[in-house]
Amino acid sequence: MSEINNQKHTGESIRAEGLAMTYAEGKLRTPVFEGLQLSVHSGETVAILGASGAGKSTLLHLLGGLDTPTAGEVFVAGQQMSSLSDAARGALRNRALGFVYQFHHLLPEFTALENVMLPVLLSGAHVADASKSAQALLESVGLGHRLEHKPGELSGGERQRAAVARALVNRPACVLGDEPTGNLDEKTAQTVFEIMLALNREQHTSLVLVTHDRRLARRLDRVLELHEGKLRELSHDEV
Ligand SMILES: Nc1ncnc2c1ncn2[C@@H]1O[C@H](COP(=O)(O)OP(=O)(O)OP(=O)(O)O)[C@@H](O)[C@H]1O
Repeated sequence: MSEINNQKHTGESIRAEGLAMTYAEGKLRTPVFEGLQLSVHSGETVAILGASGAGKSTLLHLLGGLDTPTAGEVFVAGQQMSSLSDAARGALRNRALGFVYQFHHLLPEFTALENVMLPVLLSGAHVADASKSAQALLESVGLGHRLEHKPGELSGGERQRAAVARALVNRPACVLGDEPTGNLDEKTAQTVFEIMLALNREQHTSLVLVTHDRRLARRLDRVLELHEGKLRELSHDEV
């Protein structure tokens, strides 16, 4: 952890510089984008739009340190991802980032409470403290009465709300969302989206949200569009 603590925090939750990605498998090369610049400030919310296959998920994976760029650098809470060991990068991801996907990815054998406790336990907290934080977060997403339910015993919207609680329980610098409401009916999607926005505001957490939903995108501070390998800022009127 000292590797992490010795670095200075810049006030940006995420920054990407000259980011490029080309998938290469055997002789097959798939260039997705190059030269991307992105800076997300603390508490800022950013939507990423783009056609299917434009590279939105790829970009999110790189920002989250889940994949390595072909070129360029990603900084999370001021830390240069590529300069960290695998263990330090994992610790930084757990502490500084929260992930919410289209499908909840909750562990099926664990209760909602246990699922949300896991990131806190991984950060080295005691069980009692992890339980307290997880319970508070689950209450704030309206699941205080579902703590002991396993994912299979929750509705789709409840599962996504538990996933949102899990993403925010360590008070990360930034939440990365890949179509987190894409699998829900419109009303439930709206509820989950409002909860995410409210929690982000309350915790002053940044949000980078990949979405196809222009109406949701318009609600965020900035809207970027990934098109033909470049990231372009759209005005809210254009969205
Ligand atoms: N592991 C991989 N190997 C090779 N090519 C890949 C790989 N993953 C993604 N691609 C290609 O990279 C491009 C970008 O994919 P990505 O999943 O990032 O797009 P996306 O904008 O998120 O699309 P969607 O909106 O459909 O989810 C696509 O053309 C895809 O086929």
